[in-house]
Amino acid sequence: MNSIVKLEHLSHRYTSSWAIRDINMEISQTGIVGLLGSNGAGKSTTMNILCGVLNQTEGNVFVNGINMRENPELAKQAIGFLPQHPPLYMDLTVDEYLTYCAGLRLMPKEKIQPALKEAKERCGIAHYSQRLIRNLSGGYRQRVGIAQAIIHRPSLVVLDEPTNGLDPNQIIEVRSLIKEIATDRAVIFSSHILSEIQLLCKEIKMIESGRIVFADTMDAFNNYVEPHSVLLHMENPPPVAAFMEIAGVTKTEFLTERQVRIYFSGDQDISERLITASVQQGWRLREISLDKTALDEVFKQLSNQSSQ
Ligand SMILES: Nc1ncnc2c1ncn2[C@@H]1O[C@H](COP(=O)(O)OP(=O)(O)OP(=O)(O)O)[C@@H](O)[C@H]1O
Repeated sequence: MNSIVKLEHLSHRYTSSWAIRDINMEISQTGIVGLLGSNGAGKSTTMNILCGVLNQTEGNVFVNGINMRENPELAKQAIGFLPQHPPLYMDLTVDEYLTYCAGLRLMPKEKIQPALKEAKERCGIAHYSQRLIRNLSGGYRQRVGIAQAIIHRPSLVVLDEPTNGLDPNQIIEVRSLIKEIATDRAVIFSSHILSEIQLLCKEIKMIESGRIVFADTMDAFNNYVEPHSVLLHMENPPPVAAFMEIAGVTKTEFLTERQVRIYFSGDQDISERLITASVQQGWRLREISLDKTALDEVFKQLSNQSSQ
């Protein structure tokens, strides 16, 4: 399958220190790919290089097989970009601004009007065509930002933290717009919020300290962070052997006399089986809770793995 975008050994150094090191990535399908990383991890640097607004120190970017450095004009025609700080002109109307952006994308004059109409309709801003951008709410400004990113019908759209600074309702609206525009193109979406990436993306690339520390499907990531242990507090705990007889239990660890951590593999019905056993065998269970791996812990584990 031909790749829509391919990053090869991408590294970038601002003055003395490296912001990203040896980033490799390939996207060949439509849908949303999440770029997850904490503040300063290297998301914006990667996206800016990918979109040709920053020149990498090392490595290559290919968009639809075109090398961004060798042929930036052609490569950029296939990319739409909404940077972290959307480049909106407050004193233009929505129509004026989007027409200007279409011109910047070197669209032929006769194609601009139909493209403008389509982008506005998809982004739900047609009724604000004549409104000055400064008079739009944050959510609508973001929609205009997304409209400028899709106006030239690119096969890849890159959105750098597009929900940052929006209120909860606006976040929901912008997320559903992003889902909609990803139905017929590839979208790279960055965020430092795991739940947002989990909600939207089918694939996840996790970046930490400038390096990709995890790259797989969302399902694989969820398996990784899903709880694999459960904490029990009992008045009358049985010996270890009794826990080990329960299907799925792989290890039992007494934390105190009455508190036990049970490790399990496979399905999530373990709680139900433990409760049933407790009732049948009189353990006098007081509390049961899934022992979720904290995201910080996951970041740490993954970062350590990648540096080994
Ligand atoms: N223009 C610059 N000059 C020097 N260092 C920079 C510059 N831009 C970014 N950096 C540094 O490069 C590293 C990566 O920054 P980058 O903005 O790519 O991260 P990020 O994941 O997008 O973070 P955020 O979500 O905070 O924007 C950080 O350590 C940052 O301080």
